[in-house]
Amino acid sequence: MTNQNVVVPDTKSGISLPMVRLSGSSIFPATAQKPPTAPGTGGGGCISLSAKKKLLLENLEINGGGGAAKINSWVDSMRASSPTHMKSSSQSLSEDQQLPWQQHQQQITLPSALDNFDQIMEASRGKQIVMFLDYDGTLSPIVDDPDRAFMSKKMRTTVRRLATCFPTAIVSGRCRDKVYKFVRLAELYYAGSHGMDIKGPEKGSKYTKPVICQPASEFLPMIDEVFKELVAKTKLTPGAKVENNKFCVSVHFRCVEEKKWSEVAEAVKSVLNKYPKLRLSQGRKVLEIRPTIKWDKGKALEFLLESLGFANCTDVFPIYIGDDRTDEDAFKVLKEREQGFGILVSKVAKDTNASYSLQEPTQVMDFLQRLVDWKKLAFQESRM
Ligand SMILES: O=P(O)(O)OC[C@H]1O[C@H](O[C@H]2O[C@H](CO)[C@@H](O)[C@H](O)[C@H]2O)[C@H](O)[C@@H](O)[C@@H]1O
Repeated sequence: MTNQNVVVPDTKSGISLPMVRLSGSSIFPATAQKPPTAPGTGGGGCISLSAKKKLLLENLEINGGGGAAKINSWVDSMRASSPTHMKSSSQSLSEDQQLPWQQHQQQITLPSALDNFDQIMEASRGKQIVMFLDYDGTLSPIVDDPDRAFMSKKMRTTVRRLATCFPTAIVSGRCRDKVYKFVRLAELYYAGSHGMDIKGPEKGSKYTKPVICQPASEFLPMIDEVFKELVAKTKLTPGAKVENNKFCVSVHFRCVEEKKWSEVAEAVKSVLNKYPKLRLSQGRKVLEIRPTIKWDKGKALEFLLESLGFANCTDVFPIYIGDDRTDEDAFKVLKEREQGFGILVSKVAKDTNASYSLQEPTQVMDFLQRLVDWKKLAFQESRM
């Protein structure tokens, strides 16, 4: 499927909600293809989405109410997107002093993808592995300045080797051109703007096909307008940074003093009120404004699998590695397809649809290198 230009409006959902873990629920270590169901949790060890939404709407009032209460709940949600902050602040408070999301958080860790490498490879036996890699926090460490989130030379070499072994795509919230400037590997697929801007490799290889998909192209002028408005609205908030990601806009608050987070929330909320066709999602110390179309990193993954000819195949094994809430859409798709698995990059436990974890980008690099070595060995053995 090439040269697609699909727009699917979603007027119902306004906002992507932060996740809260119920005390007593747990994430069970998943087998590579099909994680076991946790008793009393509606499958996969997590509470059902509708129950989650209800809980969050009660706790956070994101879609209802207004004024100061609403902004406070936004700020709570911004805190919740910062696990290190969460740990230090909630640990020093007694249970009754904690906010609801602090009380409900549970520290449960997924099995390590490195420790379980052989098990993962066993599950992929006889199938075509396809690699999907998030950028920030996965291939490059998180830094204060988004313009300086460089990946190491060693990581680039590893990703280059990986792409000679398996079809490989970068799936990022950043605009495609920018993420390409960081990665600089022409042989990969790139899905920028949270999957809303997909392009196939410029440099051909046995795994690549030309492909292009921009399902939110009609939103370009609106996003430009919103970018300018947000720059103007946040210019007096020290540390706030607005990034134009072409089909979405990121408002960073990593370098904003916490007491000024409400100013950032106010600015974003006022813009969202004006543009009902845009919605909010959240990443790591960043609020992201994007079109209300039914398209996300999960849809991008499905589109790319289809483009590669694996639409209805049972012998494909996609591996998606990411660190962010927006990567959950892709983890969920893999879980639902019962194909391959998601790997969450995180040092702290999170509510997730991933099956394994890696702690940081250096571990991601080790995992990718092991995949390359495994593939080479398998190739040598097949020739003996
Ligand atoms: O999907 P990704 O590739 O992970 O992109 C998500 C966002 O990543 C960037 O922001 C994050 O990384 C920055 C650099 O380390 C950090 O300063 C920021 O706090 C993080 O949120 C990027 O700048 C955003 O535009 C992406 O949406």
